[in-house]
Amino acid sequence: MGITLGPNQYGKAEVRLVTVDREGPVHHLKDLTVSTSLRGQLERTHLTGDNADVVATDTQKNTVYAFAAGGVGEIEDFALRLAEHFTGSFEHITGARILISEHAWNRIDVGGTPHDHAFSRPGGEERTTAVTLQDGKAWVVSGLTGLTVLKSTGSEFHGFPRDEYTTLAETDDRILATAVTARWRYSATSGIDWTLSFDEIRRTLLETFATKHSLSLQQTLYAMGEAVLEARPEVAEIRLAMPNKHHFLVDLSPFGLSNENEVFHAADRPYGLIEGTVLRDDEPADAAGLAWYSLPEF
Ligand SMILES: O=c1[nH]c(=O)c2[nH]c(=O)[nH]c2[nH]1
Repeated sequence: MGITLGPNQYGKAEVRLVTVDREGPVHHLKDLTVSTSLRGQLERTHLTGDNADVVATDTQKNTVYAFAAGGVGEIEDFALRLAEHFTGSFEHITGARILISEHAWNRIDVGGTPHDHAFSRPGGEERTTAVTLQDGKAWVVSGLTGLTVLKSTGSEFHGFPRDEYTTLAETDDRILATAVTARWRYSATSGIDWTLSFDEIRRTLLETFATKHSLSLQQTLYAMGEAVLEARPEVAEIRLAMPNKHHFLVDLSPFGLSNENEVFHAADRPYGLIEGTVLRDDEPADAAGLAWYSLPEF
């Protein structure tokens, strides 16, 4: 009975690539998930562990980032460039399959004008409410989840303490991205146009994220909550949970390329998780927390 190696391919799956075209004040984003698979004469590694024909998947990932340095263009062209590179550069690699999905971003509208460098991701968002009625008292806590936003400049993070475990570089220009979960407690349960209130709170959250120059996600969180309380008297309290969806600058210097805040690795996890409440100090607090008890996120 003979045993033989059948069809096979290998590569790096789901390379998360974000590029920012910052040539002018109006930034253009590309947000891609790229998977590479190479095919060819790969018997040696499978049968004996001799890797002389194996273009490391790490090299494939680096190639994706390096090729993005000059701009990605259309995903079809980018995929063709990569496929031609792998098959053209390595004798034993005779085929390549490149899969790319492009994730859409829309510009955030600020006062009816599309913002230069603040974006929101369409879809995935939910409007929520949690009504609690107990001992004759009622509370309405409404909110939203999955409001994914990104700004490609206007965000800094520095001045944090450094100890022997600190490696994070200080930055005065980074990508700031998050998926907002917001829950707000209304001060009344009647006489409120719920949809109008929701729409205005959502607009205020988006506009504040876009326009507030950020020194930390915590500062942005507070500014967003404060803006809602300033604009909407019917809201007594707002709680925000905002994951810091890290976008790490890719070091392209090993490939002789510079990276002027243009090519990023969009990390999945771990992520920072910033949570906070913004309150009115003259509003009777929901001291027992009955309105909030066992809500997701808080
Ligand atoms: O806005 C931020 N807040 C943090 O607390 C933090 N921590 C970190 O590593 N990066 C950031 N960014």
